Amino acid sequence: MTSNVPLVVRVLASSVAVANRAGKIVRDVMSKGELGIIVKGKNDYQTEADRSAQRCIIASLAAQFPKVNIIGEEDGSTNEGEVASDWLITEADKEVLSLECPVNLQSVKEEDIVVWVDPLDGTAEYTQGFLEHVTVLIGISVNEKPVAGVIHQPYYKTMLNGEKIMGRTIWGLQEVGVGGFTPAPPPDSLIITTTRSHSNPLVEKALQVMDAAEILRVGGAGYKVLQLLEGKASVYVFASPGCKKWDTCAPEAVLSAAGGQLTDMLGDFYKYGKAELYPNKTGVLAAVSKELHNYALKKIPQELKDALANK
Ligand SMILES: Nc1ncnc2c1ncn2[C@@H]1O[C@H](COP(=O)(O)O)[C@@H](O)[C@H]1OP(=O)(O)O
Ligand SMILES: [Mg+2]
Ligand SMILES: [Mg+2]
Ligand SMILES: [Mg+2]
Repeated sequence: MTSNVPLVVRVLASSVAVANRAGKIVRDVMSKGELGIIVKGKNDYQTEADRSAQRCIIASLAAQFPKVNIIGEEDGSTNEGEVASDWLITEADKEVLSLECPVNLQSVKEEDIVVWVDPLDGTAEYTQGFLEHVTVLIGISVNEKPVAGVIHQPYYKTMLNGEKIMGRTIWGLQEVGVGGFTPAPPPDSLIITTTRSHSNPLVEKALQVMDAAEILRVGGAGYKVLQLLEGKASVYVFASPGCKKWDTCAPEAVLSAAGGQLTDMLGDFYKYGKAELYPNKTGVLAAVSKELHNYALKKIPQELKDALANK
């Protein structure tokens, strides 16, 4: 009986199932070829895939958890009107449902939860054909902290018995750990992952002072955190405003469940309560361990931190 399963675990299990469906929507829009691009701002786009995936996620979660606060990246009109029945997901992931809920989350109520939804992270890369960078992000926060999250990669390919399977879904739950992939230790040398589509002089200055062996420029907050978890990069550095709460909630939840840390460039945690402002004004600094995070934070000069804090 799923009703005996604590709420946070049920929301996470449903989020895994709904992220899979949203990932299929993202692939279907691309194969149809009609992206319906809307320009929201400078280097800021929305496509039919962003809109449709968000409708699917919000409608499905709201139907099952009516009192949970759900905040999505795309604006209100995207969420109005009827939703096709094959977008209304009622299933929940069985493996996640069987997880042991941490004691401090066992009596959480719907009103205490804020879910941050990024239906398609890496939209710029999606429109430019860097499909591996694209993720669907569902972050679950309680008392302003990300406690669980899903990072779904619609274009990740695996072969099973000679058959190609598209998509994989990575989840994390505080004190329990992560699933859906195999974590790997960080590389031996300092490899930084950063933006490929939202750089500026401050972003470049921060990269310079890090003095890294290699810099990977890829799209999306979700994909960069996956690179940390899979040992492809050591630190994620983005010394600029631009990311918002839905970009970092799920990645932070998954990363911290794996023992890592995601903060702003000053080393402070973002808060994910329902009244928080959306922008992450002071950038993103993340690493797969607290030691690496601290090492990177110490390399950032005070004047750069001040420049971001005073923006
Ligand atoms: N200047 C910006 N304007 C709009 N979105 C941004 C900006 N900078 C970052 N983002 C969001 O944060 C994600 C990570 O940033 P980056 O890829 O540059 O490292 C982007 O994919 C984008 O999310 P989204 O694609 O969901 O709109
Ligand atoms: Mg966007
Ligand atoms: Mg995003
Ligand atoms: Mg997005």
